[in-house]
Amino acid sequence: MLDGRVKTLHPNIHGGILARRDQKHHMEALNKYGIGTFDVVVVNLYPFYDKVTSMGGIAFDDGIENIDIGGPAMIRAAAKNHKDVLVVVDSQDYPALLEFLEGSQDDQQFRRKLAWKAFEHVASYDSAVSEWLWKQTVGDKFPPSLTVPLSLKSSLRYGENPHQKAAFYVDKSLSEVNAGGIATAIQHHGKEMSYNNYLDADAAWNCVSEFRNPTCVVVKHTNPCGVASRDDILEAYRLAVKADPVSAFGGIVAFNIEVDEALAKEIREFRSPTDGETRMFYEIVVAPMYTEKGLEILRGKSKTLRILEAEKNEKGKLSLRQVGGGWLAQDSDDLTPEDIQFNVVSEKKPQDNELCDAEFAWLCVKHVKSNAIVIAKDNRMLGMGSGQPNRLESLRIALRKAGDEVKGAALASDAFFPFAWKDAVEEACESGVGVIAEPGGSIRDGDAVDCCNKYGVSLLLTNVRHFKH
Ligand SMILES: NC(=O)c1ncn([C@@H]2O[C@H](COP(=O)(O)O)[C@@H](O)[C@H]2O)c1NC=O
Repeated sequence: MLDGRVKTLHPNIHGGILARRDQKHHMEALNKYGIGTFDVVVVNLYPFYDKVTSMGGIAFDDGIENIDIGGPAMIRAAAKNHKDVLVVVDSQDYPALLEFLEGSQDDQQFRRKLAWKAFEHVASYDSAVSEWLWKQTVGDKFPPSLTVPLSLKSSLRYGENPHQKAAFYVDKSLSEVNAGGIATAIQHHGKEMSYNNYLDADAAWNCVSEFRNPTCVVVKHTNPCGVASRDDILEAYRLAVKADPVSAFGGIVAFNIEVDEALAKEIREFRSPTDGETRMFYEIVVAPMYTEKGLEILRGKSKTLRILEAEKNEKGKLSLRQVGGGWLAQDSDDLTPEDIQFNVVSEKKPQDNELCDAEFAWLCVKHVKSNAIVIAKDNRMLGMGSGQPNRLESLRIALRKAGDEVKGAALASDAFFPFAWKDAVEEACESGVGVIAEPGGSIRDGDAVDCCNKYGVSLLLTNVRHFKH
């Protein structure tokens, strides 16, 4: 009845599923109303998920009609009464079901596992419905409660360290459909991805995806330690490795353009700039695509090299992160240089090329763990300092890595400089940087301006901080 809205929602069905066979009065009630029993319930739910994520979307009323009600009700009833009723929601379980039915032994563990899967399936289904409805109504990013459906992609050999067990789950939320990212990357070759590999590949892919020109990013322990953009991607690759060859060894190399034969050969053959002999070793290469030949050559580099093909991350996503007893949610940091004003507050105005360098350094520093300093020139990173508990230390590390090349380069800081004189700003100026880009906002911003004026350095304030913890 009701155009098919009520088909199975009937005591003849639910009585036959829910009746406890070992309870005399249950069986008497079935007899009284002429209801038979069901031993097996197999349900394919309306494909709500596929419908609402289909190309072109779906009208609200169609979405509503695609919410299965009777199916989940039967699944829940059968799962509750799994002691007497087998419940199957996944066609992959049909062979096991048939084997069980053909056997002579009952197995409560098998029944319980099916019941677990049934409730998990319905919970996942309902989370898609609720996510969809929230978007159709209130729609903001932070609903009063949130259920995130996760699906096991693979168990991992170990976690951050070998004594920690680990697994990787893919987010099945509607918002993740066609949203790109490392979780859905195709692995063409290599050893299985480790826990740390996922973190590093994610960092590398997020960073390289930000650049418009052909770019190579080298990441080690989630920090970009080499970045370069060039029309010639081979040169970009060499320069990115050269920024910090010691760190690049065993790192992740990411490109924002196709890896072809020439690039693959370069990756395979390139010798460490530190000794000119040792072939560079990488854990992962990640790119948006590969030519057949490029893939073949990279496969030949080593058996273990993981080769990932990833799709660009969608912007505007919710970022979730775990702390003890809870999850922090925030917008992903999607700002681009176009969204930022680089306001000149010094007497010296930057040249066009210095402004480009500052934008490049700013884009890099956004992806470096705080406290973060990046020194860059001519579309390449010269040095970076990351993760130090004070900005001065990060600056000193970045300066040391940049060496003599610092002269006339751009320096970007992820947050304001709390002190200028005899501190980070003055040390940066003394080193010979040409331009400094930082958010500003310190009570001593005036000191930073005076200091830059004294040394003839351009100071750009962006008003936007890019902490990365
Ligand atoms: N002993 C070490 O310092 C060390 N051992 C492994 N790594 C790095 O750790 C990452 C891989 O981690 P895993 O072994 O958990 O898959 C790679 O980036 C690898 O280069 C290390 N870190 C290098 O900087």
